[in-house]
Amino acid sequence: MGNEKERVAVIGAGSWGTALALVLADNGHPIQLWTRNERQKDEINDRHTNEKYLPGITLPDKIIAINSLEEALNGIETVVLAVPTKAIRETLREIIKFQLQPLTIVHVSKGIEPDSLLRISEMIDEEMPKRILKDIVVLSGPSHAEEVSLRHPTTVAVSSKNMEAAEKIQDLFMNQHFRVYTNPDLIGVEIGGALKNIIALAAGISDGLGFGDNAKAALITRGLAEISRLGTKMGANPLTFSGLAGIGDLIVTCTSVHSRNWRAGNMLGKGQKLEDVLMSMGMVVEGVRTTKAAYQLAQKYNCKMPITEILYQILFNDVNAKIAGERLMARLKTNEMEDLVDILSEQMEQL
Ligand SMILES: NC(=O)C1=CN([C@@H]2O[C@H](COP(=O)(O)OP(=O)(O)OC[C@H]3O[C@@H](n4cnc5c(N)ncnc54)[C@H](OP(=O)(O)O)[C@@H]3O)[C@@H](O)[C@H]2O)C=CC1
Ligand SMILES: O=C(CO)COP(=O)(O)O
Repeated sequence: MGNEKERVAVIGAGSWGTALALVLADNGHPIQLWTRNERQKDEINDRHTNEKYLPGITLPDKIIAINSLEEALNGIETVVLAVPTKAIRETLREIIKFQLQPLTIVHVSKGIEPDSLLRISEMIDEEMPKRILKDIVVLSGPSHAEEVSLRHPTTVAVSSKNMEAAEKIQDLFMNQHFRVYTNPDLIGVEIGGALKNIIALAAGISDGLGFGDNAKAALITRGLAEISRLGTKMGANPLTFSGLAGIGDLIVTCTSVHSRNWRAGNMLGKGQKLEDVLMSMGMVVEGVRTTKAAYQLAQKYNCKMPITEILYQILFNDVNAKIAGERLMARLKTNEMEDLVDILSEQMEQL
């Protein structure tokens, strides 16, 4: 009895929820995996596969799929929330209808809400009554579900306002294939994960236009500069952007064919329309909505974000991708170290 591992609920049986359920099941945890799709529930329970989201992967018996949210949360203290950013509020509004003990919510989504400009932990804080919210932990980093489910070596960071809770989640997920670091910078970890999707869309467009590795390296490097610039203004530690949730995730998303953001960008670069691209993906492309949020944040914080701004024009104002790229290159000359000065002066102000 004493050796029984904690049961964990994973809410959302898309690629990431299912891959993380698999990591936890490998660690011996019985998993209550909630899906709103009846057919998918049967497929996971009867055939131990999730063909739409993780084709070819056999899921451990410890993962039980459940359609009822109430049942999935029964007796649970730790909830992994793995739905797209857009679905976070409505999912939480369903969750709080039930009789629950105080929950630790581990959110694994990568986005910022347009208009409210809230990070996901702030949205959770807003939606969850204090009596049923113990802690919020974010888990983020370079981690494509497709590779995690093959048990390929992967590293991520966890953060929380309560670092004891982050350490507990580190222990919950950590194993020989999945290495988890703690990072006390909650804002930086959330911002890094959300904003890299914008740069990945741009990198995909660049590849779709037929540009090469020079352009990709430029986007990654200057993308990191603008992520760090905005993130620091929002209160993040700039060092986080040199870590897993920063450059780590930026590299993997800009260079991997697994990335939905890169793939969507690639189709846009080849001339397809945004709505057609999103229809054909069948999975969430977080970077589109986050571009809108980051564009608004750049205005709010008076922060230069040329890649984000040009991507916004491509996505929402129908500016041709090739012309947009030319505009990006033709901006006024500048000094590469300008960012460093901006970031350092921001840090001085925060001291
Ligand atoms: N895939 C990856 O490798 C990684 C993804 N992430 C992040 O994880 C989050 C989830 O992504 P991912 O799993 O890949 O996305 P997918 O598109 O693969 O799956 C989304 C899941 O959320 C469900 N869902 C969608 N809308 C709603 C809704 N309104 N209410 C309830 N459930 C809903 C879907 O259900 P249904 O099938 O019924 O539509 C599906 O189970 C994103 O923020 C992403 O950035 C982070 C790291 C890695
Ligand atoms: O965040 C991810 C990898 O770390 C997944 O990126 P995509 O959403 O672009 O597939």
